[in-house]
Amino acid sequence: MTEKSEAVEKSSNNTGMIEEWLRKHRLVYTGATRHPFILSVRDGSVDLSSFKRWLGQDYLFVKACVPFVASVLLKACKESDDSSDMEVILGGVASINDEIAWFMKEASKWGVPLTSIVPQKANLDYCRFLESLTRSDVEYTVAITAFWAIEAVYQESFAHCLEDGSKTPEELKETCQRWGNEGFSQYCHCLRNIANRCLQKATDDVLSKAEEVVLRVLEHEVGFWNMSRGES
Ligand SMILES: Cc1ncc(CN)c(N)n1
Repeated sequence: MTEKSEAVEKSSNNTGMIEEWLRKHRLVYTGATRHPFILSVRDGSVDLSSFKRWLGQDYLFVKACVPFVASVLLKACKESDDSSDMEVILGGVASINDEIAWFMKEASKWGVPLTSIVPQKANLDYCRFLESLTRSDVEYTVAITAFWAIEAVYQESFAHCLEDGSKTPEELKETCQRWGNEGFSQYCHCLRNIANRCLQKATDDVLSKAEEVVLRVLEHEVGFWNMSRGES
């Protein structure tokens, strides 16, 4: 049995490759979505200088996401066999646009001067990785899977800070709502469905590239949280 048919067989019963990989790489995924930075927001012990560092760096990151998301949209136009993908990805463009506006508003609230922020290494590394995914030889399946992983880490992380029992400080709840709300969760679900559909039809070669890309995204997300805590 090939790697692909084995995976497709395992992922019957309404689950896809993404669920299969989440099981296989559970520890790595948990490392990204339950990072000490997020746990410190959730238990209220977060250091505000870390939070402000994260805010400024993420503003730069989100701006760097724009060409990446545009490239996913372009690949969908050229390669997708389902026209509804476009709507979901356009929703992603709108979401990135809202994020940029939100970061500007939030930075002024917290006194973070956005014009003088210097991107740190982990941020530059992540942005460089995103840029590599914009190349035309990167398949739509690989790019949309990466896009799902990037958005899902924030959704799962911040939703955790809003669950029952969390002690997230009142002034940080709006931040958690940005990515932890039901609408963002639905949007991530749509991205996951698109990725699963594409992965189901992918060759073994594309499947292994997409799996590798998910792992790289998770690593970069951990690096980003570490940087926010001043650990890099
Ligand atoms: C590092 C990072 N990853 C994901 C997201 C959610 N768009 C974000 N704003 N920043």
